[in-house]
Amino acid sequence: MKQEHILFIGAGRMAEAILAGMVQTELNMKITVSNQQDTKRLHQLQNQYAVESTEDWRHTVEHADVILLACPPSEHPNVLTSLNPLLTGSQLVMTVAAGIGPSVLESSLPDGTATAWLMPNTSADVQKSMSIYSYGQYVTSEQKLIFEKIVSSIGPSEELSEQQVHQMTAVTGSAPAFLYYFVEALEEAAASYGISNEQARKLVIEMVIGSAAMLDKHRDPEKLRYQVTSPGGATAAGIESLQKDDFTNSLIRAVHATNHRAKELGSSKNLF
Ligand SMILES: NC(=O)C1=CN([C@@H]2O[C@H](COP(=O)(O)OP(=O)(O)OC[C@H]3O[C@@H](n4cnc5c(N)ncnc54)[C@H](OP(=O)(O)O)[C@@H]3O)[C@@H](O)[C@H]2O)C=CC1
Ligand SMILES: O=C(O)[C@@H]1CCC=N1
Repeated sequence: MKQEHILFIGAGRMAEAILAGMVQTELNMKITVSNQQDTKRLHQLQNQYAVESTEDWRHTVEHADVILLACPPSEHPNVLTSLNPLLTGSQLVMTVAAGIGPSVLESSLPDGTATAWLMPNTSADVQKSMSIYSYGQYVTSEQKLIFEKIVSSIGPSEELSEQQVHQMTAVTGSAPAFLYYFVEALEEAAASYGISNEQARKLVIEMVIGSAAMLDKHRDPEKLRYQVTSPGGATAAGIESLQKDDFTNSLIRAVHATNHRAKELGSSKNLF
């Protein structure tokens, strides 16, 4: 079987999480990582994940089947412009950038280029990224198979329209940060009672892991919440306090703010 070759352009936090997930599966895929200038970082990734690296991705483009852009949205115009004359016509160009869908890639690459947009999250590191994705119009069924092989190595996924990936970026890409923020706040509340920071961390993290396992098993957060909330009991007082502080709307506003910023970051008006 032919060994596919994937070239990462960008070797930061998201690229590393994807790499970490990918190398835990026997993918029979050659992986080359590259970035802008941080060669120390490239060597670290090369050693840690047994992948190849290049200090100039331009030399590797012609050998790659898949080119994965994992650089900031603001760098996409530069990278796509340099990529343009180097493409062979049979490659899949994909990005994980917030706000940059396949239609944006298609409009900056040669006619007929196969493109895809993947919105993963950092849980790719433990093969649990809930990823969403959308294909451009020129992706072949063979390229879809390769793409799906990559995506399934980092966790569950769902194909959506380009517009839906824009709308769900906050929910799957960014919301892990909301959850970690929740954990930090609860740790702070726990520590305010005088237990050690280590104890606070253990209590909160293990509680979250247990709750995530319950969600995984039962799939119904409202029912699970009712099981915890004894009528007239202690939890009800806590939930009421959250409701008084507009917890749900506060999260909805955070989702809107995230998506608005993502759209702004990837807007061709601002970038190209
Ligand atoms: N972090 C996350 O949870 C998620 C991030 N994303 C997306 O992933 C992308 C990267 O984010 P993240 O990993 O957090 O960012 P980082 O800042 O951690 O990494 C950015 C990487 O891009 C490289 N880079 C920058 N400019 C260029 C260039 N012109 N050519 C080649 N490489 C370049 C940097 O190289 P150097 O260090 O050498 O400058 C660095 O390796 C973004 O588009 C973001 O929207 C999507 C989903 C989740
Ligand atoms: O913060 C960001 O812009 C990226 C996109 C989704 C998660 N992180």
